[in-house]
Amino acid sequence: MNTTEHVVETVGLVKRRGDFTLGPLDLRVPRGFVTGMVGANGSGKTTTLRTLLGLVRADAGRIAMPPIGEVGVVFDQPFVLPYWRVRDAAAVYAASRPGWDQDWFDRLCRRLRLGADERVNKLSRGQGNKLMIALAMGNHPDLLILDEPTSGLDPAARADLVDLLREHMRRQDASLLFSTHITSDLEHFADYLVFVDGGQVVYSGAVDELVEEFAHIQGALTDLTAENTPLIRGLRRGQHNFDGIIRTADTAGFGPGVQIETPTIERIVVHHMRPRDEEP
Ligand SMILES: Nc1ncnc2c1ncn2[C@@H]1O[C@H](COP(=O)(O)OP(=O)(O)OP(=O)(O)O)[C@@H](O)[C@H]1O
Repeated sequence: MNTTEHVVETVGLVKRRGDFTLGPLDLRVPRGFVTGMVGANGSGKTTTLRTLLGLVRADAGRIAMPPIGEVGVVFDQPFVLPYWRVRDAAAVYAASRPGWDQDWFDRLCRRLRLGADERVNKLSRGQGNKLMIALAMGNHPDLLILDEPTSGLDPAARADLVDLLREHMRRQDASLLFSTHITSDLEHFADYLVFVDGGQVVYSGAVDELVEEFAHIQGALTDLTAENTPLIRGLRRGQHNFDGIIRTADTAGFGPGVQIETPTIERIVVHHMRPRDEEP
């Protein structure tokens, strides 16, 4: 059993891609937990994951990760050939991944209703995603890294996938790092969240703490003052009302007329990413 607290740790990680610069990133992914990475399109999620895995070379910084054989990876392009059957894909993975557990993989396939003889190019997108994740899980890797595993899946397929990932997490010390645009995937599933914006980590911490740290605020425009308006992130003004996100610690800056509630992760992320409304 590995006793280090973090399964992935970077110090001063930098990757430049054209005009875009990722980092410097000091990223820590807790061992034994589910960490979700969110951020707007182009914020640097895929670049982070690819750089961690050495698929693109970092320009600066240090990365501590499990050995590559202990990392299961799924990106949006499948690493299988279209004419393979499910069993051929499994044979190729089995040959290249130490610790391959064929019984476990067969069990996963049964749960996912994937037949060993099915051709990979005949699978639907959802089934294809599930196959890739089952393959990535087939040797019980210490760490699974998944880039947008649920994108393009219907709610039932997403729920199946989340079940599958929970199964993986039952193993002691198993860790999961995944990126997503579907913030509802984070609620009740992710333990930690990394929020990336413009190539920087703007928040990293426990989901529960994030929800406690911020509050959703709604009120009448007349509740806004020159002092309290700058405290609101992602302020949206309607004709009479406003809403946005504030730090819980800033609640006292608002009068009794406003409504303050525990936010969903979705709300925090959406408001955080939304540019401030112009003054009317
Ligand atoms: N091969 C490349 N060459 C040059 N620039 C690139 C390359 N790949 C990505 N970029 C740039 O790096 C930035 C970050 O892209 P990245 O794919 O990491 O974002 P992302 O957060 O994963 O976005 P999305 O949510 O849309 O998948 C973007 O501005 C993109 O244009």
